[in-house]
Amino acid sequence: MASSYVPVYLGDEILTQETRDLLSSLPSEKGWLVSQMYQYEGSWHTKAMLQGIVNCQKHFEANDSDIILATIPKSGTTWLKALLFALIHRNKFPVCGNHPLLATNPHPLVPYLEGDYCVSPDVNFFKLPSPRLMQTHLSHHSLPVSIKSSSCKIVYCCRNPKDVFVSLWHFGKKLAPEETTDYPIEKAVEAFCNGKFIGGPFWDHVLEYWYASLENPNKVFFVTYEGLKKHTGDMVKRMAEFLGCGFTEEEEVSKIVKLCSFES
Ligand SMILES: Nc1ncnc2c1ncn2[C@@H]1O[C@H](COP(=O)(O)OS(=O)(=O)O)[C@@H](OP(=O)(O)O)[C@H]1O
Repeated sequence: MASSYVPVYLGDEILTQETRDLLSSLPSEKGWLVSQMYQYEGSWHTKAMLQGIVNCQKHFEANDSDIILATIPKSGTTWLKALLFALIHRNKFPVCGNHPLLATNPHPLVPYLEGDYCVSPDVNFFKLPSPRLMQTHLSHHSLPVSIKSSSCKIVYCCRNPKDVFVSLWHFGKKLAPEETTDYPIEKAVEAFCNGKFIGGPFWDHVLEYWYASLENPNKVFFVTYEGLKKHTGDMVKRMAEFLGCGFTEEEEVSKIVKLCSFES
């Protein structure tokens, strides 16, 4: 199943001794969709994700030209991956019949920072076409230092939490049926509202990026899934301007919107 949610289920064998020691010091709870989750820097994660986060915080070095897509799971990650990939590489990959997005799911085209770091600290992002586009579900305060200190740009997408919950609920039932059987929807809503789900709490995640975008609008672009749905072309143009690759022709925008639509 293509999703940025998949690495959360990797097994204990990937854990270093350092991460095992860290885990033993963290608050932990039985989670919704996962058997056990751990609270690290205020957010809830599985053991595997924690390994990825620790590696990523230690080893990832951002370039000034990097673009980071940040979301809470189920907020439009896949769609934004496609739109941003098509947008920033439109000179290299003009929209036509052999565009990479017509043959490949957006997830492998845009690496998942802490997800890729789950299995090894030696992730090689240098093979990516420039500018490098990467995705994260990390909270703003948990981002690797170089993302905040460099001139790289962050695009954050927020979605109505009711829809995030419903999306996660249906997805979870398919991905982890054995973890959800003893979890009635009422209990899951309660866990979600209390911030106790992988990547949560919801509002802390959204508000940190919202305030960062107000503080530094040249660094963080804040978009909503609903705004993107309603005014896709306009929002794509605004993202292009923010990323320093503004459009000259109307035609190109609608081609990209169509390429990244469900229909395509
Ligand atoms: N192209 C396009 N256009 C509009 N909407 C899209 C698109 N691709 C994915 N989606 C919807 O995004 C929801 C999944 O969210 P994510 O991509 O963030 O999921 S994940 O975190 O990567 O697992 C999920 O929402 P729900 O349908 O409500 O579950 C997808 O339908």
